[in-house]
Amino acid sequence: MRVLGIEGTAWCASAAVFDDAGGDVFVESDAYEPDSGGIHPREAAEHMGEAIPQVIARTLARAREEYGPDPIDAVAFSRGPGLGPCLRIVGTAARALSRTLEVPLVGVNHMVAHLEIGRHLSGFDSPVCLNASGANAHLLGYRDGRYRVLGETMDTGVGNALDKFTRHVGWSHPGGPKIEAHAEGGDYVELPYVVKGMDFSFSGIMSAAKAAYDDGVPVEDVCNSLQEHTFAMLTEVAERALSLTGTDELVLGGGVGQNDRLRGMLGEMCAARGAEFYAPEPRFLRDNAGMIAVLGAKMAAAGDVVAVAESAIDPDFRPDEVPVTWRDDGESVSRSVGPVSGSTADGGGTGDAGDDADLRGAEAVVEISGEAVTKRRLPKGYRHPELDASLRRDRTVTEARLLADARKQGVPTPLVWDVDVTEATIRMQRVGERDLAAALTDEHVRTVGGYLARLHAADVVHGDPTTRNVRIDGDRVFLVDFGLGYGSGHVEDHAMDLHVFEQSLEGTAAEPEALVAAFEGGYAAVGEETVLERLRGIEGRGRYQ
Ligand SMILES: C[C@@H](O)[C@H](NC(=O)OP(=O)(O)OC[C@H]1O[C@@H](n2cnc3c(N)ncnc32)[C@H](O)[C@@H]1O)C(=O)O
Ligand SMILES: [Fe+2]
Repeated sequence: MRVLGIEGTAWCASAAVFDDAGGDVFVESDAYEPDSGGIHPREAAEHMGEAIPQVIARTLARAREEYGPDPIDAVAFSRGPGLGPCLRIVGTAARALSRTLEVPLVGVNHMVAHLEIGRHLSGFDSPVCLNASGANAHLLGYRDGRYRVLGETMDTGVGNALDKFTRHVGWSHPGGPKIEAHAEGGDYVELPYVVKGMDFSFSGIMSAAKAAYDDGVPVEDVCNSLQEHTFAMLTEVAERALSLTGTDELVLGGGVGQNDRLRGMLGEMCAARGAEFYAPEPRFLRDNAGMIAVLGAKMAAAGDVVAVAESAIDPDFRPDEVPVTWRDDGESVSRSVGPVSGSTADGGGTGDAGDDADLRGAEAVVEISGEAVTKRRLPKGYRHPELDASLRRDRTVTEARLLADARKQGVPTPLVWDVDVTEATIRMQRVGERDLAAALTDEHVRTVGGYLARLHAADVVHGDPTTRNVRIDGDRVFLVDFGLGYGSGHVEDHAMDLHVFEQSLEGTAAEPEALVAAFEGGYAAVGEETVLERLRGIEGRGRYQ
């Protein structure tokens, strides 16, 4: 089958033909380049209106040359996400073309296309995908008929964040390549680093970068440090996703994936854990219609076509809304992970009851020996040495402090016996006989609810309250693994703790309803009603449905 794909979500007007028999794909693109500043939606749409008919005409002409007078079996187009005015032009062109050629129409999600092109070219079965593009940044993993968002940016996409800095400096769009060029030879300066579970945020780092530049820090240093921080964040969450899903394949997608430093970090992280890493060549990373044609062909082969009357564009189209018709369920990544952030970032916490053991997670190695547990945060070769040292040091100190703070609030935690800050090591008491996952009762989860409420009342967020990070000893309940914890009095952060716990109940118990009710009852008895209300709001947001 041969599919003509059309892309035009924002800056790139592009058409391509993919022949699934031979595997050939050729692409014609015409980029919008603003004279100054960022993307202006009206100008981008004007460019799209002029360029789309031309790239389609060139592509069709070439297809006729190569394959004869009737070369196309289906037309696929980017339905979203993207800029509404651009998407409408592409949608109209695609509908007209499918009518003229009398072939079916396929509506493609642009983010899923960024992912599938890497899976297609790598030949990997069921990779985790890091999408690092302009307006988005997420980690996706296939499970039970959908791409699940395992983690994502809490504010802007990674490329847009970089572009905001370059706009501030007066450089034109796209900013990413200019940052990469200037980063060379720059020195490291400290900037904010924000990772919560498998979610991350770029807003603080961007404000800090602008302020540093305004204060006279050389622009090379700011560019270098922007790369070191944002890409280390993406690499850390990618590693966590690999660890949690048990997957040993990672693919990269999106325009920022063209950056050598990001690719280098991801490659080094994967090599260190024995995972395979694949990044498509740059022309398939940045926006291009080749990826739309390739996914369009898989969808068309599965009969996943759309009637013209139902082919409306969707500027907010999320990847987890797409029913994945072209894969079978047997390819699912681990079921133990829900569409949540968090969940045992350390890869097993203090582990199951039983024999002495070593557990190696994404971040730390945990050694159990008799009554003692030693947890050591490992150096990460992909990170800048200064960033690496400060993260390991700060997290070790935070974890030891929060364990003690929690106990002061009446929440049982392991006693900390020894903290070695330079070695990023904590020696602590071994608690509990088993994980909560192995002892799920209404009473235990009610207790957890009460404990989280006590923590929140003291402005402590656990950050990763899963059934594996709660230990049980008879009637006694202990919270462990505060490595992702932090201080916050924000309702949203408190509600997120509850959400992570409930998702983990749903991932662990066959019939979680009574447990969820008991947990919320325990929380309500001690904590704030507003947090439970916010929890309902979080559940209503796209990614959790
Ligand atoms: C919705 C859709 O329109 C959007 N696509 C998009 O933003 O174009 P994409 O080609 O995936 O990514 C463009 C981004 O990629 C950045 N970029 C390009 N080359 C780069 C480089 N060498 N280093 C860092 N960033 C780079 C640009 O600065 C820009 O922010 C998306 O996928 O989010
Ligand atoms: Fe994109």
